[in-house]
Amino acid sequence: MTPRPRPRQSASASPPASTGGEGRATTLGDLERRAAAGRRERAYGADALIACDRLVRIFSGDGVEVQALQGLDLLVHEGELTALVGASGSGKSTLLNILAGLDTPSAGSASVAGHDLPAMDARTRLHYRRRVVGFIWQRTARNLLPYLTAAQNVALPMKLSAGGGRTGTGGAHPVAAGLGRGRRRRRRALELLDLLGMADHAGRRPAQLSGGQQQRVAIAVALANDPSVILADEPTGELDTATAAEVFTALRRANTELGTTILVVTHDAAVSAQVNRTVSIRDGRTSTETLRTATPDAEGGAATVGREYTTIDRSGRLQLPPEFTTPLALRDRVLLELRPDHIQVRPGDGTRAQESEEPGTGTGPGTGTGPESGTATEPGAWAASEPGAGTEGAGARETDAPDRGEEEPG
Ligand SMILES: Nc1ncnc2c1ncn2[C@@H]1O[C@H](COP(=O)(O)OP(=O)(O)OP(=O)(O)O)[C@@H](O)[C@H]1O
Repeated sequence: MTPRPRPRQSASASPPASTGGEGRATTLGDLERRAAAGRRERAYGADALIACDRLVRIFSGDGVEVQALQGLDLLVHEGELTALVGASGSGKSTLLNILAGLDTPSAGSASVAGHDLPAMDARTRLHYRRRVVGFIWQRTARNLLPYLTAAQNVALPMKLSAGGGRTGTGGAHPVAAGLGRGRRRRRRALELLDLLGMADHAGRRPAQLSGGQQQRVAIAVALANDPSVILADEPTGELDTATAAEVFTALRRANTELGTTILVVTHDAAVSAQVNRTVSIRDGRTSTETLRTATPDAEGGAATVGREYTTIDRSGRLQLPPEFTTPLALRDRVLLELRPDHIQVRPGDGTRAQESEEPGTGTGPGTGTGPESGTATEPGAWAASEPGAGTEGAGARETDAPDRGEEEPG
């Protein structure tokens, strides 16, 4: 999603030519503000390495249609290590396959390191898969060729793409520059295996390695061409807890020491707890994000504090978690109230609906919203109202909803 150059607007070309709804002439300042807002809109994700904008993937066959991704938005910035979690069937692998260039979206846009994925032709796609992304699958056997040694497996992607990566050193990784091609490849393979604690096993074939060791070699394979991004689909899914921790440590080392951006799908809570950012997918959309930061503790050490946020998508929708909606019987219609610093969501029917009709709460923002599912709110109905209007009326009552997520977006 590279921003296109836009023509500059000259002052002399923008006379106050029309009037607004209040009869006021449209000024140059108005036009410039509108243009700036338009530019901000177009620039969504421009500074992100991975940008998914309203991504849709529909599978159809045998008269059945499955909407695996339903307008998913996701931004990942360079250098991030992000975990992707979600229930089975929520769309995680579908997303990863699109980002890996193995599948194409039905609608929406996706870009990785400046590559517009839906627009790639076969040739660009091959280049993209060899040089821009590295992939690690859950099944260890799928990552490595059984008849090659660990070092040969790592050297193979360099050979296939004629060596090198995104570093622009004439095809050679800078560390290995100056050697013959074959030696350069072998040297880089050994360096990567060393980084991942596998140098002693460079000469072994996959069958002579444990599952965890195979996955560490797979990480080296994925890193071989110095990709912009590594995509890992449950790389620890087949491993016991201790081995999974070792593999994840290796993945983290690739992130911290090489700066590689990593997006990893996992069901393993221990894995997702070790990353700074965990994005949760529900029903084909991003639903919540947990951000973890290190803060000093009382003993002078550092404690990791995590906070879960509900995400608002590009259309203004957010998903309310069932643990909030069920106890409050929030369904079909809810009432939104805009407060100076938060939005209140209340049941829209029965007794609670009558409470909301008390003076000052029956008008203004939120009273007319009507989400279809009861699990998403569409604030567009009140977005044009003045902030705070109708929010401080007498009798507006606090709900007993936990103070989380939907009232404190990121
Ligand atoms: N090729 C396909 N044809 C038809 N439906 C598909 C196809 N691939 C995925 N789906 C459906 O799309 C939805 C999302 O699948 P996906 O594999 O992305 O989920 P997931 O979150 O990765 O699940 P899991 O954690 O079990 O791997 C599911 O309902 C799945 O059945």
